[in-house]
Amino acid sequence: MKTYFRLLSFAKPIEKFAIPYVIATLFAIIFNTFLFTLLGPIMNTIFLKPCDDQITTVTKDSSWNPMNLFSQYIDQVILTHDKTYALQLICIVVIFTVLLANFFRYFSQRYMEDLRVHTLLKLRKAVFDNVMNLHVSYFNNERKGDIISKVASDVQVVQFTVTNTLQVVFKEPVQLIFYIAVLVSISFKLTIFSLLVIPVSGFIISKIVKRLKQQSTLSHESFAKMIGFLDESLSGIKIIKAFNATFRIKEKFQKENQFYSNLNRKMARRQQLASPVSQTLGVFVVVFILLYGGSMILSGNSDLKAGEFVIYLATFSQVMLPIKAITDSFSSIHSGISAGERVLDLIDTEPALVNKLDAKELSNFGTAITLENVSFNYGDKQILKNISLTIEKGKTVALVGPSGGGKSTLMDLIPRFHDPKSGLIKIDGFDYKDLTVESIRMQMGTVNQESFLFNDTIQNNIAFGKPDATIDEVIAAAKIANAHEFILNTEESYQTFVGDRGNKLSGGQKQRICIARAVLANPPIMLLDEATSALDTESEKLVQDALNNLMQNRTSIVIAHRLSTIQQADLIVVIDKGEIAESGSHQELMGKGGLYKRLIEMQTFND
Ligand SMILES: Nc1ncnc2c1ncn2[C@@H]1O[C@H](COP(=O)(O)OP(=O)(O)OP(=O)(O)O)[C@@H](O)[C@H]1O
Repeated sequence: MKTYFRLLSFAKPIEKFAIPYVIATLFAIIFNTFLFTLLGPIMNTIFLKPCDDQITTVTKDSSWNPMNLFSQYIDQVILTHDKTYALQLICIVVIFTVLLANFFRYFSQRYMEDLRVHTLLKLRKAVFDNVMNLHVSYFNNERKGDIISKVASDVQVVQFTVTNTLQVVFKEPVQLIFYIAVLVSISFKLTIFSLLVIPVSGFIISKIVKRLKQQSTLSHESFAKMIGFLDESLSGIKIIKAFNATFRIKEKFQKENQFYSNLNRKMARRQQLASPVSQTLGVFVVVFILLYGGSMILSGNSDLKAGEFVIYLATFSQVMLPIKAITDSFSSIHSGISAGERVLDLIDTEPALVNKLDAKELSNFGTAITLENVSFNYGDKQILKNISLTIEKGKTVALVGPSGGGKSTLMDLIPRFHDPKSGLIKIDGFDYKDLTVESIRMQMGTVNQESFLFNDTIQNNIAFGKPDATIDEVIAAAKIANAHEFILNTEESYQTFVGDRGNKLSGGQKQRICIARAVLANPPIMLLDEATSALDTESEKLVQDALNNLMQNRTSIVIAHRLSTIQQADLIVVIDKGEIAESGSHQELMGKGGLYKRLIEMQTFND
């Protein structure tokens, strides 16, 4: 129930939709119920003989009952005019009632739809906003599918079931009360017996749907796994094909698909059982009413008249509709609540890294970034140990060392993607934790191995960090990044779409666009994760020149895979097993004859 109300709070301001909905629904119910009661006068007008005493004298009923009042009015009309005239009058009333009932029904559905769309809009926004605020380490492949399925599918399930139940909770009970009032006004005794069906079917159905919630949670999780797997398979399609692994991948997907389908089948069976059970019970009761009420009329020892009995049966057949709607929504709410819990779980996940309340803005980069005894863990595994390092303004610092030593992890600490486990990171003497993370990142630009591009035009990709840049600024940046020439040769020049993740461009082209993006943003500190080794010689030279242009007059921190490219660096830091093994200039380190020298020799030998 708590989850339900939390989800409902996304419908705020609910009264904007709820009040007109309630009014329209009430009128729709009133006219709808009235329509059934018109059956009585129709029956009497057509079937009773003119000499029937009911019509020769009009019995005055002082009750408020509109059904009786209308019947009396029709009797009056039959007396003063004739039956044909009365029938025509009833038909006009039927038409108007149907029109009004449908008019209000349409509006009630319209307001409910508005509420549904509004809730969905707010819920999706809340989920996506929070996902974007989460810390970088939250995201891994396993979670990606989960997040996608929560935003795409669970939110849909939630909004449907939540608003649907809301509709059912108000409309159907009120409609039920109106129908019951009509039934009671015709025969109290018969109604008491016949309505016993409600608690009985309620009990049976609650037994049937008991396990649904647990199954729904499993089903949402399984769907998330499938989405994650699909995403991974599409991203890695070339590798899958190259390794002839399509069969294995298909099998793996099919296994999850099978599990998901079986679970859904089981759930649907339960869910669908609820409705026929309540309907069958309802039919049993109708048969009972027919037998019991019918024999009372036939034996002549009942006040019940044939016309009233027909209204009674017609109305009772309608009673089953709200009951069915209530049971249906009762059996599907479990799926909605379990999807809701998953969505709320994502909304409630707190980012591990938030600005302090009194965090200051760093306006520019003045002197240096310093790391003091910094250690970092992934879970229990220590990755960096007691790193102390000063990166002075205007200098180029290169991080080198064996694979897995911790270079990328150290680089991730600089834009504060993670906080260290212990030790301090300072910029211009300010502790990172006393500054807003946005103002720290504002001073930095990144070019990394991944060369991530958005599925947009080349111009928009270059202008990503400065969306209001003019085309001339974009071109100037592209020129510095050695990208202008090849961009002009693409189909639509700067307006060419680069495809999903930039897959219409070559590796070197993607990198140069990323460099142009960093040039245009023009931050004082540049973080480079070089990947020139993946490129051919010509492309490598173009990218390397572009990087050199980018590093000019800036503070740069470079992860170098090609040691030949960083020999001019002001400081080379060798990182091995999470520690600084040695540091200094190229000459100093070569003179020491330590790990750096061995790495250089190994690379020269390989080359
Ligand atoms: N998200 C993560 N969760 C757990 N461990 C991680 C994660 N990322 C990296 N590691 C571990 O941290 C260690 C350092 O990795 P890192 O990527 O920083 O090394 P590197 O020096 O940059 O390596 P390379 O030169 O091969 O890119 C490795 O042992 C790696 O397994």
